[in-house]
Amino acid sequence: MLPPVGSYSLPIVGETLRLAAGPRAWSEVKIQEDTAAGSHALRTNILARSAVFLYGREGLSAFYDPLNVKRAGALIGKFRKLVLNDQEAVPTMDGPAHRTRKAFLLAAHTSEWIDGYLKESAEFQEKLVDPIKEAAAGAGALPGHPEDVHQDSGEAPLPIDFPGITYHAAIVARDALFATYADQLAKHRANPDAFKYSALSALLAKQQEYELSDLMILTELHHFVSTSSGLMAPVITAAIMGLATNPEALERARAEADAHADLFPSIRMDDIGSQLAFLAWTIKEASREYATLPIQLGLAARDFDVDGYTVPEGTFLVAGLHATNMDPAIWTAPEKFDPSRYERGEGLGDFDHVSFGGGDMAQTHRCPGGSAAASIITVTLGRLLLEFDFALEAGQDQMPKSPTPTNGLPVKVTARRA
Ligand code: HEM
Repeated sequence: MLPPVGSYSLPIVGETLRLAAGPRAWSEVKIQEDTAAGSHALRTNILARSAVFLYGREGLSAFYDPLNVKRAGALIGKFRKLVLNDQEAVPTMDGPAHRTRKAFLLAAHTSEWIDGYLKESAEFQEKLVDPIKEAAAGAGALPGHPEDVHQDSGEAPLPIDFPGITYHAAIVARDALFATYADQLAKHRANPDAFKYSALSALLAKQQEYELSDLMILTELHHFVSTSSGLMAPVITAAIMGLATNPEALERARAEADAHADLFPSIRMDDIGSQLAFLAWTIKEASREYATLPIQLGLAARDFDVDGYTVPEGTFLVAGLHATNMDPAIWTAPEKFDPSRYERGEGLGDFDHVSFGGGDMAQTHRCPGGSAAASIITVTLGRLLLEFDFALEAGQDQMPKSPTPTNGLPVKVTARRA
């Protein structure tokens, strides 16, 4: 339940921020520290300022109006440096520059490319089955997330690139990744046919038309790589946790995967909608309940009204994606993991299920990788269900709030066949 007055607890990568909310959904908030342990880049940055917290259908439709809200200047320094290589990239752009770059991304991610990518993912998944079987036989549970960097109490709260701290290690890793991308770029140019469906080939296919430099292409690729590892993996683990808490849904998801087992090696995006609807709803539900990107930040580009209240130009804004995903005004029993809610037609509005952002994809910052991501994750989940059984660990009565708990998923994994 989101209290109209009081505080709203926001789960962020395993910890909790408390938003002390005022009498209205839009009301001015200060974000307060809820846990003593560790420093957190986001918390540090938000703590310094007061913000207007916008959530729910009204709040988010105001936030996603590009005339109301701009992104330039609102993002935290670490995100800019690590995920965007300190370059101009689509999440930080506004106005016509944003629309052109967005059009480039949407043009690059064709359904033909997604189908090709799915096929290559299927081959990759095939190779993963045996190592997971071995891990499951040995440990009985999926390996956990590596030590959460945010809980590293030695980390400097500000983005200072100083040897020995986590942030420095991340910068070194980013640079190593860019060196790999540059190498890949040369290989793609030398032999394009060998990389027909890679993410880089999708971007390169549209490079000339949109007149983008190699650095811009590699920056967008880097964002893709970061979102793939940082956002897609937790949605899969969240789906596993959700299914482990709802045996009926688990049974239905498994039956669907079994019934269409022959599709998996060369599945196409269209097959997912027509044949794997329940698995797709499971993924949608996992990304609703365990929002991997629970908030977005912005700055009011002009004075605008929400619910009769004027948000003044320049106000720092926090959009509550997770709060909207859990808003009882939109969802029945929002705390329940229930994939069949979509079968009943729940949450179909543009600002209802906002794990990928809201509004018109071409005009707003709504995620252009949503269909690709959801398709890849749906197929991965189906493939896992064909091979493995998932059950809550004995004695586990409450699921963790984070889909990447530091001590691993409290889920027992067993192979369905040798
Ligand atoms: C489960 C996986 C993913 C989730 C939950 C996710 C979620 C999001 C969210 C919430 C936004 C921001 C919306 C906003 O700024 O208000 C976003 C933006 C974006 N995402 Fe994703 N995303 C995922 C996967 C991907 C993938 C695989 C790609 C690459 C193909 C991608 C590319 C982008 C880009 C380029 C933007 C910026 C769009 C813009 O600013 O206009 N995302 N994503």
